[in-house]
Amino acid sequence: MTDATAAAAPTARSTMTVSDEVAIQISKMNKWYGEFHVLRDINLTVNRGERIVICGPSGSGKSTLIRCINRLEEHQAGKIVVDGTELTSDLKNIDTIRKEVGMCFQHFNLFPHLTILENCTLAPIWVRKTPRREAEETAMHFLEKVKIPDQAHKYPGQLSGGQQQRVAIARSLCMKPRIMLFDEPTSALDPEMIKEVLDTMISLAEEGMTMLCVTHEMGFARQVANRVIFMDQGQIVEQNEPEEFFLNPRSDRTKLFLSQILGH
Ligand SMILES: Nc1ncnc2c1ncn2[C@@H]1O[C@H](COP(=O)(O)OP(=O)(O)OP(=O)(O)O)[C@@H](O)[C@H]1O
Repeated sequence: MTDATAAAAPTARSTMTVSDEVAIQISKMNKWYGEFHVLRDINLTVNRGERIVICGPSGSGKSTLIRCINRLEEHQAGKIVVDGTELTSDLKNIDTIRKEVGMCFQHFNLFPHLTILENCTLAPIWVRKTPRREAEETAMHFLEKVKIPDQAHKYPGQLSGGQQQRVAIARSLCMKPRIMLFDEPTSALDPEMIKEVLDTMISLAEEGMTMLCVTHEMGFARQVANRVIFMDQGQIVEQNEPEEFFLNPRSDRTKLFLSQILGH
């Protein structure tokens, strides 16, 4: 466990609930990049309010899986249903999916020439047709939530990496998603900034947000996740509650991975 996550939220897990309602259902999903079979028979059900951490070696397909869920990548076989809406190759339901699912990447992808407030209001105003004043009020609400309302009129280049990542999270929240996907949100940050981003994610989890996080922050997984998934070579090899996952990994591949990242 990193120091950052150890200090983050000792009681976070106990305050969160998971419902029986299904948020994401993936069945027999396969994806190829050309000849390369990158995702193999993925089956995964995510209930509303679940917080899932996906880990695994580099190149195992974690990002690709996350990106298939909000249709940044297309799967070629099987089924992905998000909030009852199936992802289809004709992109018919893409607006619904994008409305339901927010995403936060390793690199913050903020527009450098727009202020923080403008970054947060751009999509609500132009995609959702939200009146500007309402979009700005919503943006300020979420900037307060990520604890940087005082930075609203600055430009991304004037903020630290940790602050920029919190803006990226606030920007996603402005679209009022019901599910948040995180793809290594802390891996581009200096160690002292990791905790502030993890704290933001923890507070989202405490409010019941359904979350899928690709992360190497195993401390975060232990404290916040209610399920940890281990992927290798395009497959879900093992999944379990964090305690069981870390104490009693079943497959040799999981054991090897954990010994490499936890150093025992
Ligand atoms: N657009 C692409 N075209 C071809 N191959 C790709 C593409 N994107 C990813 N890959 C390959 O697919 C495999 C899985 O990549 P992916 O980024 O999903 O892995 P990952 O588990 O997230 O890795 P990391 O932890 O290093 O980010 C890798 O072998 C990668 O080289």
